[in-house]
Amino acid sequence: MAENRGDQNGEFSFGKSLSIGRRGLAKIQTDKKALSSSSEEVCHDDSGTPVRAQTLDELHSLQRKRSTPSTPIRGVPQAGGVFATISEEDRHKQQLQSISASLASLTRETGPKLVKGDPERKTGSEIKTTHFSAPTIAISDSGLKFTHVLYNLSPAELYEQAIKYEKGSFITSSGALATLSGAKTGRAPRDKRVVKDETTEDDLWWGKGSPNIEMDEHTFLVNRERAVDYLNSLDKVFVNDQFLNWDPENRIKVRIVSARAYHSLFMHNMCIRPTPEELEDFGTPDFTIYNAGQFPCNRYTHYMTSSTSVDLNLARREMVILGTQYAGEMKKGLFGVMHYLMPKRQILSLHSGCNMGKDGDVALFFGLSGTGKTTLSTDHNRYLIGDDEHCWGENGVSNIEGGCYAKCIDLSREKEPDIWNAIKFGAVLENVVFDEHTREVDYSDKSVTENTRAAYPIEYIPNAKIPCYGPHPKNVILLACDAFGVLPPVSKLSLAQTMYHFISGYTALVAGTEEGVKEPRATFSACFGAAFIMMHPTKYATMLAEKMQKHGASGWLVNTGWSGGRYGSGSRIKLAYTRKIIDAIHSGSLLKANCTKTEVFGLEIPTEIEGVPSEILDPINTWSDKNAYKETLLHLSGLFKKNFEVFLNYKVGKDGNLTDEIVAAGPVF
Ligand SMILES: Nc1ncnc2c1ncn2[C@@H]1O[C@H](COP(=O)(O)OP(=O)(O)OP(=O)(O)O)[C@@H](O)[C@H]1O
Ligand SMILES: O=C([O-])CC(=O)C(=O)O
Ligand SMILES: [Ca+2]
Ligand SMILES: [Mn+2]
Repeated sequence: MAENRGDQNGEFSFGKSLSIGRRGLAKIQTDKKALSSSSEEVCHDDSGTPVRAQTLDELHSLQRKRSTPSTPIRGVPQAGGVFATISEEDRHKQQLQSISASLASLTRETGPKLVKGDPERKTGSEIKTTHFSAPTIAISDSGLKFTHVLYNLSPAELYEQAIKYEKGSFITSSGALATLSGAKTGRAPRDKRVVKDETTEDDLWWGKGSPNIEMDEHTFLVNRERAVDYLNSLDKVFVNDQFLNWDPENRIKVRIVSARAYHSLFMHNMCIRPTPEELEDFGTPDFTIYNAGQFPCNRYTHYMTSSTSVDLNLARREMVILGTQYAGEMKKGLFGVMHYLMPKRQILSLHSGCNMGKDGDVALFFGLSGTGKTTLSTDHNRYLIGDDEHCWGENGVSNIEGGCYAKCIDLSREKEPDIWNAIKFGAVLENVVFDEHTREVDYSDKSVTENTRAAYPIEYIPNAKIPCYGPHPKNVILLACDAFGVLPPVSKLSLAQTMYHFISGYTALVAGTEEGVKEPRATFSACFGAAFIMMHPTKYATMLAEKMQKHGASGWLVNTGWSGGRYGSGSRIKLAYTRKIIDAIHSGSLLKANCTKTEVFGLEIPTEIEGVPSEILDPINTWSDKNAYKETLLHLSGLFKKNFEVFLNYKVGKDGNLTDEIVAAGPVF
């Protein structure tokens, strides 16, 4: 505007009487007469058109303009719109009605009245109050109060909510929103409960080794009531209506009701974001999460062993979260749901990253947490389909999610530029430490937790493949971070070996931040995701074997962990080398490479890979103490063998024809 424009020297001037520049500060006139006479006679520098507003409120309301949808929304009467069926107001009503039904108590029918919009902004149309729950006698005060629904807010709006109302929310120097997830900085698998009823009793995997700890329907409803009451007691709740799965035929509609802008923005990033038109047609969700994470469960409730409870009810299509604010519970909770729904449709759900080369060659990256799914699927030379959760069906692979969830500990711009650059406005940064003044994040700081994370929409990665699906995979890469340092950096697997390692689901990390812990801890997690699978591992393994066979996919085992000795004496294999190995898998050159076979595990290891020192390819070369190597190798293979015992009696493959081969593909010693 006129008062503020730069002058020819690139300096700013504040009107004629107050200009700063080489002329120096002008005197401020206080003489009333002089002022009044000048206002009559002198033409001030106000050549710009005056502000249209009459009041400050009006001025502020001008600042925010209503965005128009990219295509006309059906139902909004257009000029001559024959298709206009319902008014916008009716549409809002229907939406509120649906959310009101979600938040209804199942035992009494007096919930709070639901209103749309921020309680702080009680202006104009937002005052409209419509109460939709069934008309019964109000028996509690909650029936007299209003709860505002903040429905599918944009990242900018969610930033404002977070910064205004949530302690520990800050904008970092790159524009990402830093948040704290509270006392829990990781998932709590021991607090997961699944309702056992007639259907799930037979369908799901129960008992030893299973992640599904049972609860009954009644206890679920007790926890549901607790969560819903908590949410209804608040002034406002966030509601996200979004999708899972980029395969249009198998898309699932999810609703997330939560109390924190952090949770809403996290899910905005992680689930698939509907267009305004899709949102208009959203209707009833297929699955609903009630996230009352700030509020604990009642430990005297049956089945509860702590004040945290994450409860899944497949029949009701609902999940309740109490006593943990870690947002990953929502992400992985929905993944569990997909692990139930998709195999029922003959679609395999996978805890894997996925990318595609320029020629359409697709690779899957399986692995437990922290083994490199996100890091290695985010590859500047390939299209990213997704970093963590996929479906493999009749037509190929599809990403379940709309965003990525990267580990940030020791993140560097040089080694992981695409992830680094994705941590910008809109991204959620969990539990990181930053400079109080500059707001630069220190990614090496583990003060809050070792599990620092960034959640960002997939389109923040420049070469994301959108829509996120692709053809059948050519390579299936199993990642293990072997802190024992005895698995080769890469080995080519037979189908039986692929199945053996897939069912085993091995990794060994070093216990995080505890001081003095030098011993790698082996983890076996069936299908590289035992915490999320709902049915017996052999169900998923059989499907994987069939699909790999049918589409001629090759299996690989890649150790992204230690080399040159176990944790303490060796070091983690350089990411640059792992990337070269992965390049050679993608290009097909590794398939043709000369190989030797290792002792005990019987793994085929290449003798040469471009860009990787040959001596590291066989781990025995990198250990100075060969006896220690053999000892460690035998120790690890013993752990594999022991872990596999529980699977010996299960049948894998058509008529169980693969079982013997798979068992034989394990370590021999
Ligand atoms: N050689 C290597 N290969 C892969 N990752 C490595 C390597 N060396 C170090 N890393 C680090 O290991 C971490 C791998 O984490 P990543 O986010 O990829 O895990 P993830 O498999 O996606 O796990 P989650 O399922 O928990 O998201 C990153 O922090 C990465 O920088
Ligand atoms: O779920 C989480 O918290 C992180 C993750 O991706 C995993 O553990 O596989
Ligand atoms: Ca990840
Ligand atoms: Mn994961």
